[in-house]
Amino acid sequence: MAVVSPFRDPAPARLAFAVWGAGLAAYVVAVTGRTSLGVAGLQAVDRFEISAATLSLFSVVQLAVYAAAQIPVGLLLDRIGSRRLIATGAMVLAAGQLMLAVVDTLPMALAARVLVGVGDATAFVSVLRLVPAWFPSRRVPVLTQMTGIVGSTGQIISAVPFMAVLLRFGWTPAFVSLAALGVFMGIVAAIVVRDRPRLPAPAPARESVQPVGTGAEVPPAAVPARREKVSLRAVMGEPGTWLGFFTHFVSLFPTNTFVLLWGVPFLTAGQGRSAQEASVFLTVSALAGVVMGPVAGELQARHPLRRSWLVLGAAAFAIGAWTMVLVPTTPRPTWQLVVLVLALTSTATASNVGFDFARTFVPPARLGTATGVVNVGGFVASLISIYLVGLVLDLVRPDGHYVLDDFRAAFAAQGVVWVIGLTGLLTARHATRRRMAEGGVVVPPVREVIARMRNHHREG
Ligand SMILES: N[C@@H](Cc1c[nH]cn1)C(=O)NCC(=O)O
Repeated sequence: MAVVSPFRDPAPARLAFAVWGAGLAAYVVAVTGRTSLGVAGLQAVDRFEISAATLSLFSVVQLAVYAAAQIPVGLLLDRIGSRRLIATGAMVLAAGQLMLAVVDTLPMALAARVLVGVGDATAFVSVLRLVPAWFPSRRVPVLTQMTGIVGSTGQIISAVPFMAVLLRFGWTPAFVSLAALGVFMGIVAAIVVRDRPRLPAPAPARESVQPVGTGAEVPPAAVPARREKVSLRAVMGEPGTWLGFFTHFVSLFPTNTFVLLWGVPFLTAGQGRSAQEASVFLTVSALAGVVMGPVAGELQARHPLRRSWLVLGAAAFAIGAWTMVLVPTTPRPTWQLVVLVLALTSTATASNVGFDFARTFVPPARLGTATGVVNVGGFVASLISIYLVGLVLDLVRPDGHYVLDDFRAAFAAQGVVWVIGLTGLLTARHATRRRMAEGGVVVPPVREVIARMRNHHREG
């Protein structure tokens, strides 16, 4: 039997990056589609003769469709693999954009947006599935972080070139271009993406998972060659799935609530900043992600038994930053708002740790489904949080002319989501550690680790 060194990467790196890159490009186009209506808001209000409040219905429908599609998409991913799902999803997304390009009634536009949401829902989880299949596990945390960060650049495509086409040529050509981009990326994905390397790799035992603890290089062998029907019950019965779910839940909503809907109104109407200044704050946040993502990925790879610290640390940072900004009754200085957006970037970064939990606690045959379940967490929490902030704003200022005090009350409502998320996270962490202990992996208490480090320092 051929022996494959655990320190050798059997998949040619160039091919691995080409496969990941093609999938990633499709995800970037999905994020462009997701954010395109946000930048075309004013034109949408004119075209469909709707109010700004009805416009926000598009965001809610889209988030809800995305979240609802995650589990079916995850099950499908385990059945048909990343290549077919990315290609099909890109075509569905393109069909939605084409429909949006030509319709002029609200119900048809919402139906088009449902298609965009379904297509979008396939991209991220499918690309994430390629990472452990093509790369050694030591590299997976950083590449998972990079997938999220590079995908976010789709927002820049909708804010700059898409916006330029919209302003120069109008609604239909702008959305037809997005549809064409979707078709193109679907074809590229079908040609370039492969679900797993063809090179020989030791077949993993059916129940084996990517290793936790050593950080050692292992050959990419995480996609079983034979696909079986995956039981959702088996995925849900794994405490590691819930650890991932609540990690994503508690970490993604602070960023989404701010970036997708309420951040710009808060910075302009609440903090008295101009729209240009608000977009600078959002750009600072996007750029900070480029630094935080790889650093977090490296820490995850080096200290796999301490990944929940990253999540709890980011949550503490965000809660602290919001407290600093919301307790005073006056607009905050620039440095405090910068600290706030950096804290929100740190939670978006921490949300990807949820996928790493799924990878290391759920067997490869069920990883697509588990990734879908984890992804539901962040989007359900985002829906709850976006709704709660809007609800409080409506209660305290029904006329819609919001001032700082209204935002102080509204953003404080996020506390409810934090309590639910942190309780779920700590409960799931406890259950996961118990399961690990049954398998012989004991996570030493922090006290013990500090004492050991002190002794080591003294002896050294
Ligand atoms: N965790 C995010 C991706 C992200 C954003 N910033 C850093 N990473 C996520 O789960 N995204 C899902 C999606 O479909 O975009």
